[in-house]
This record gives sequence, C-alpha cells and structure tokens, in this order.
Amino acid sequence: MSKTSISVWDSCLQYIRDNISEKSYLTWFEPVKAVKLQENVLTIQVPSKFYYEYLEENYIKIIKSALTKNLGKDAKLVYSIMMEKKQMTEEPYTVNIPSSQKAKIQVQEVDAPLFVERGVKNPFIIPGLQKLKIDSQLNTNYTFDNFIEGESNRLARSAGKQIAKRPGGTSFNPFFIYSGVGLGKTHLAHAIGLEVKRLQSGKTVLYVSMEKFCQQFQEATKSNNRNDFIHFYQMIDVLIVDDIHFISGKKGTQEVFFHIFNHLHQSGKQIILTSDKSPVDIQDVEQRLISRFKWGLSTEIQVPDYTTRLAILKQKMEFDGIELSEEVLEYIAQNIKTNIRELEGSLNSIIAQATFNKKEITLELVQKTLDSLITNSKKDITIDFIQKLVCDYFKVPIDLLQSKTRKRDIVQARQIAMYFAKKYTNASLTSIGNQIGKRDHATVLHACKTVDNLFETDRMFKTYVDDLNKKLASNI
Ligand SMILES: Nc1ncnc2c1ncn2[C@@H]1O[C@H](COP(=O)(O)OP(=O)(O)OP(=O)(O)O)[C@@H](O)[C@H]1O
Repeated sequence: MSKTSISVWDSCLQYIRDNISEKSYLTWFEPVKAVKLQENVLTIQVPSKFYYEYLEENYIKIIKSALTKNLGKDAKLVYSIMMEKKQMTEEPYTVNIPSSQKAKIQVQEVDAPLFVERGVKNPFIIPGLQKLKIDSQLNTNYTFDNFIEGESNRLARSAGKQIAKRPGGTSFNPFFIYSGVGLGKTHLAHAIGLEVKRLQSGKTVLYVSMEKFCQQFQEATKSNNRNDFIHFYQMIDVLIVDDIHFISGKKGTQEVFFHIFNHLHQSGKQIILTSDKSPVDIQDVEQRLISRFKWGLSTEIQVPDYTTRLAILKQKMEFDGIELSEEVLEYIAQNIKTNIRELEGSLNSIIAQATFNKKEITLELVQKTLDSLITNSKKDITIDFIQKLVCDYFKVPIDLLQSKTRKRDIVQARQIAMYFAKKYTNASLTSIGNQIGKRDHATVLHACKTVDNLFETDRMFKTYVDDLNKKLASNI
C-alpha cells in the first residue's frame, strides 16, 4: 500500500505517543494534522506559531526519529502554520516553514516578525539611563511553583515558561492572556515576571495595571511630563500590563500606549498583557492596537476542571498549614466551580468559621458554610443551558440549531442563543461561536447586532426575546 501523509503521520504519532507522557501528547500532538507528503517531505499543519515553536524546541528530536523510521534518513518536515486572519473579512491562511531552519526563512505574509533580531541598539535611549533600578511591583506570592497546571491553563502556563526563559526572544510577543474573572491571569503574569528576575536579574521588569497606567499618564500630561512618562516605559525590558481592556474608549492613552508598544516591540523587549476579553472582543480600541495585540500569542485561561480545583485547594491548605479531610476538600471542589478566587474565598470562610466558633472542620460545617455561599451567589448560566432553553422555546432540536442550515427560523433561534450567551455569560465571542454551531466571532457579533435591531423593529421578535429574557433572569 502506498504511503500517504496521513498514514505516515499516524505511525509517527504512534511512536511519539509511546515515548512521551499522555498529557503532552494530547496537548501538543493531537491538534496537529498531516496535510501533504511529497517524496520524503511531510507537511504537518499546526494551529499557530506557538505550536510550531514549541514543537521545534521541545519535541524535534522525537519527531525526527519518528520520521526517519517512516520515511528514511532523508526525511524532511515542513510546518504549515495557521495564521490568524488580519481582517474579519479575510480567510485564515497558512505559512509553510521547514523544520529547524529558522534563520534562513523569509516569510512575507506574516503579520508580525517571526524571529526577533537580538541585540538591536536603541538610538533613543540615553546611555547611562539604560539600567533602570525600579521596583518591579511584582507579588512574590504569585510564582510558577504555586500556579497549579491543569487542562484549563496548560497552554498559557507553558508559553509563560518559555517567555520567562527568553523574554522578547520568542514569537509570543506580545503575550496576551485572557479569561473570565479570578482564573489566574494576574498570577501567571506575575509568575513570568518573577521567573525573568530569577533567571536574569539584570532585566528591568515592570508590572502595572492599565488603570494605574491611565492615571499616571493623566498626571504626566497635566504636569507637562508626557515625554518623561514615555521615556520611562520605553526603558523597560519586560512590561506587564494587567487589565489592558481598561484602555477601551481612552483615546489619549491608546495613542501613547501605541508608541510605547511599538518601541518596546521593535527593540526586542517583551510585552505581556492580560484582559477579560480576547483581542477581537475588546470594544472601543483603535484597530491598529488590536492588530498589535494579536501579533504574538493570545491564549485563554478557562474555568478549571474538578481535578485542578482539588489540586489548588490542596496546595492552599498546605500553604496555610491546615489539614482538611479528603471528603471536605472534594465537597468544596465539587460545589465551587466558577472561579479560583471564589474557591479560595470559600476555603477562607470555612477556616474563619471553624476558628471563631472553635469548631472542628467537619463535612457538616463545610456544607452549612458553603450552602449559604452557594445559594447567595448567582447561579451559573451556561451556553448549554441557553441553547436548551432557546430550543425548547422555539421547539427546535438542538442539533439543528448547531447545524449549518440557513433556514430562517433556525437562523433566528441561533442568533437569539448567541445574543443571550453574550449577555449572560463571560464567554468570549470566539468561545460562544465555537459552542453554538462552530461559527466565528464575526458571526456572533453580527447575530448580536441583528437581535438588537429586530428587537427595536419587530414586535413579534421583541416578545420572543422578552419571554426568554424573563426565563433566563429567573434562573439567576
Ligand atoms: N492555577 C492556579 N493555581 C493556584 N492558584 C491560582 C491559579 N489560578 C489562580 N489562582 C489564584 O486565584 C486567585 C485569583 O487569580 P488572579 O487574581 O490571577 O485572577 P485574574 O484572572 O487575574 O482575576 P481578575 O479578572 O479579577 O483580575 C489568586 O489568589 C491566584 O493565586
């Protein structure tokens, strides 16, 4: 039987799977697809530049042995990298890169430089001022060691570790971390900063929240110190800006941040941004900034699964020097699911209850303490729940809602589901689109606008939306 790209890659995968951990295999190899085999050259498609770099840095040896086994010693590997769309209207495109020949590659189509030239001299920095002694504003409690790894944050954590080893020297620049509240963006950003300081103490690292940056900028403008302000930020080696979405609607700050960003990026400095939304979902920010946010790697931290929640609780318990039974920990991890800050808050409430009332921490005490927390807190409305409610209301089977059909009544139900998912959940447009029929973020945005318009102009439609809204609101 003649070999195909798929058959060759499948047997490579078998070999690789036998030689690395299952976790690593699922994360790094499952999303990779074989696309072409021409003589001894196998082309594999990877989901992003990040995957390409990660495979090259960590797994190239094992890939090489697998390929040699299958295609002989002259086997060659080419990566086809899926690039992000530059404009909503554009189709995604791919860029081909041969393995381990980074230096020779010239890639015209890429939106951002793939490889950062090291040692670029900055003509704007006054010699002598170059080594800034500043307080990095890093929280020493937020390290990699106590940032528990799970399915929900694996990609972000691995990328963070890579960046800490070579700040500004990977293609993950900027590194854009986004998630709902309390899921670990700030912790991870600090961990990267601390790790950079640990590995290269000479690097100037600065953590700043966008809120603080805005205040500082306003003060600098008032006191005519705008240039000093810009100059200061341009001298940082690793700039971490927390809650970048706070820049939304602030024209002057966007302008100044744009210049600082460009300068740092061009000088091979590392930029790390956190946000409660993905770059495409941030509103009221100039397109040129949004497109820069997408240059490097954007990655989402998701809600942790049960195992990760349990591991986080155990670590916290150890840190606080307390002991809790397995059944108590399991009960907390099973019931507090929304975010890690709430998980920590629950544990603190239990400890406080036990201490004040001088009681032992039993399952009963925990149930009592958490029950009030659980009933007092908002019930979670999930996208699945919204889809089910909309489907029941319009009497549409859920698989039809998720299908590609363009039938008017189904499209309408789908758009309403997207609209409510945006309204009632913290999910990004991309994630909503993914869960409701595998659509892209632009379709979700369009759906939300259509529902807004029809709500104003179509009475019947307004009744549907009002009815569903009441049902959803009663579930909160
Ligand atoms: N993977 C993790 N392992 C251990 N602790 C974690 C992890 N992720 C988050 N935490 C803890 O959860 C708490 C909230 O995390 P953090 O403040 O980083 O969230 P955030 O996503 O930045 O929230 P916000 O959107 O409100 O700014 C912190 O105390 C942090 O240490």
